[in-house]
Amino acid sequence: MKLKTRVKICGLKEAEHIKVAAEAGAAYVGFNFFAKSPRYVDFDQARDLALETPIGVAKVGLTVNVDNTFLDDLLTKVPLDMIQLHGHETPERVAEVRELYGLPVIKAFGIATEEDTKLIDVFGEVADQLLVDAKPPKDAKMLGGNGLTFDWRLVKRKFWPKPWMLAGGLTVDNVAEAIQMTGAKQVDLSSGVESAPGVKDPDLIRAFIKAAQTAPAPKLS
Ligand SMILES: O=C(O)c1ccccc1N[C@@H]1O[C@H](COP(=O)(O)O)[C@@H](O)[C@H]1O
Repeated sequence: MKLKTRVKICGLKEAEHIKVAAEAGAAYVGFNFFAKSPRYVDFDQARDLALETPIGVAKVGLTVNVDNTFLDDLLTKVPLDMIQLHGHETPERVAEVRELYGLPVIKAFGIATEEDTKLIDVFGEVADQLLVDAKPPKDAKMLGGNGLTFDWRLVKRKFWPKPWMLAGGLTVDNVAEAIQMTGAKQVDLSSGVESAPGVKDPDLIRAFIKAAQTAPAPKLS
């Protein structure tokens, strides 16, 4: 039996959209704590959203290059299940965050070339999960959430030391092809289920989760 693809809907700001995502079968919801993002939520908003999240859906906090003071405050105020590090955090920093806070860490990194895929092994030693995203352009204001895809052939047939998620420009129209090409069992997105930056669309959330969960089995030859 083919297991359903696990979907993470990131950058949620409305309780209603969490309900939609959970009912449609999302495995994870993400709250974005990067202040320059249109998906940013403060700790009070995130706490309310976390308390509205059904049991069984993992609550992920997305952070970018934050220090321990920030994480101390965040994790005191918001009941999260996992931390997503989506900046230039080193392997040592990933290990430190795991150790200090006792929560599973998803380490995100951008991929544009074969060379970049070496990070799979580097972070695979220290993170609980890996998240592969498109490498942002040099002038990008954000290290993710840019709606950009990358060459999925780069992650086809890789050995994955830890569970991983495919991200970067996924939409209802391309997610089945992405899964077929890469064999991803988990997918993550933010902008692909929005009607405008930071504005989630419930119909797109439902349609994306359905498309991911009904994607044909991977063709990895
Ligand atoms: O979504 C954001 O605003 C964001 C900001 C800073 C770092 C990461 C961000 N989002 C993450 O980026 C990937 C891909 O997003 P998209 O689907 O291409 O929009 C995803 O992991 C988001 O969680």
